[in-house]
Amino acid sequence: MLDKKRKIHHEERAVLVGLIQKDQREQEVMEYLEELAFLAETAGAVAVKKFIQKLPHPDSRTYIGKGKLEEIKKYISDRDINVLIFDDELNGSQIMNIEKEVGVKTIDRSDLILDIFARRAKTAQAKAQVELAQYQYILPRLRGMWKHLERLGGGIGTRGPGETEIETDRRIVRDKISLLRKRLAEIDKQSFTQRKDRGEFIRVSLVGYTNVGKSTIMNLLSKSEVLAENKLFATLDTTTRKMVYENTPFLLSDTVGFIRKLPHHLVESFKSTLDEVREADILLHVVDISHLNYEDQIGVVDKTLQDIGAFDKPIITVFNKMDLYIKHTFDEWLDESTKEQILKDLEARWHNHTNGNAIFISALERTNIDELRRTILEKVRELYRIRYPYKSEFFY
Ligand SMILES: Nc1nc2c(ncn2[C@@H]2O[C@H](COP(=O)(O)OP(=O)(O)OP(=O)(O)O)[C@@H](O)[C@H]2O)c(=O)[nH]1
Ligand SMILES: [Mg+2]
Repeated sequence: MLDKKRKIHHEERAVLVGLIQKDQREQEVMEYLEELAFLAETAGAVAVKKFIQKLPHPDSRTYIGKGKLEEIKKYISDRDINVLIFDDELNGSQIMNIEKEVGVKTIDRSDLILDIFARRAKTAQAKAQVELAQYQYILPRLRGMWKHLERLGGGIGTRGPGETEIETDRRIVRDKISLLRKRLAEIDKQSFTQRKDRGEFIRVSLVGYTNVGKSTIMNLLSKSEVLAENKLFATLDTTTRKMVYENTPFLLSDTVGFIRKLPHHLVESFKSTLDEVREADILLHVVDISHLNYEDQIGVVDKTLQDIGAFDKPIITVFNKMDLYIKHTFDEWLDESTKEQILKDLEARWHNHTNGNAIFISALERTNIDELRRTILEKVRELYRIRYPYKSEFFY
């Protein structure tokens, strides 16, 4: 299919490009590019250089300005670079114009995320969801891609596609989209029935930015073996386990991580995966407190929860990776009482911010896990009491 060339291949050397637009700080864009580098790495590429340009608005033809594009072209010309990755979504003609100018495969952040999701999708549902998002992404870009192919094969005897060919392709893609939608609706029906069968149990979902430690916590709490690794989007499918704490049963789910600038087609096609979050009774919002931008990440997660209509639930914020945070923050020479004070201030600030629903743990070193268990149990029992006031003796 047309999107074959839009993949990252192993060990490809990538140049990253970001734009500082009006109202943006350079620091902020640098951080986005750091994350883009991590995404590229997760897809198997190596980011060798970052380019940044300040422009009030993206250039409609080439996204970045002519001069910057020249600079990139010059950099690439005497090096072995295979791909240019832009931090923002490009349209079909921008991709085409840039590739024509620079002569190197050009993709954007959405491409990259879709590529990672496609590799990681294991179940039929995840695969269909990713494929749907890919086709939706391609549809408005078909013309540009055709033009591109035309140029690549532009020898004698090859004629560019006429409107009919583009139309045919559009129809094929549209048919694929409606087929995938139908398939997903079928799967959805099944999983809805499965979820209904779970009865009256209170449902707890682990949510959070990607790579914060959700699956690690899931494994720790439920003794299951969900894949946890230092890559973005290790988890694409939800896993649910029945738990019993001190005779109180509940369901615990691990879910797909969020990220900033998630392609909206992807969010849309993953809606049913996100149903797990939407139908949960309690959310455990896991935060990687060792991450430089953890506060921004909290903002992205809150916004995503609002977008999918899941922000009105009881939320326990779990600040994870305290071990790393301490390692990064504390100098050797710092005395114990100062360290304690810094930690106390941090905890007080977040307790304040979350109405006392904050907890600080290290899943790796298993610190404060008992408190986490206790907090979950309390919240679960509280909800049982509210929901089934006459049956509460069954639950504790
Ligand atoms: N230092 C430290 N590392 C941790 C801790 N918890 C998890 N990690 C590491 O963080 C990485 C990501 O963990 P995961 O559990 O896969 O994170 P996730 O939130 O499920 O990520 P996605 O499924 O990709 O969204 C892994 O390398 C874990 O070993 C912790 O408390 N301290
Ligand atoms: Mg995970």
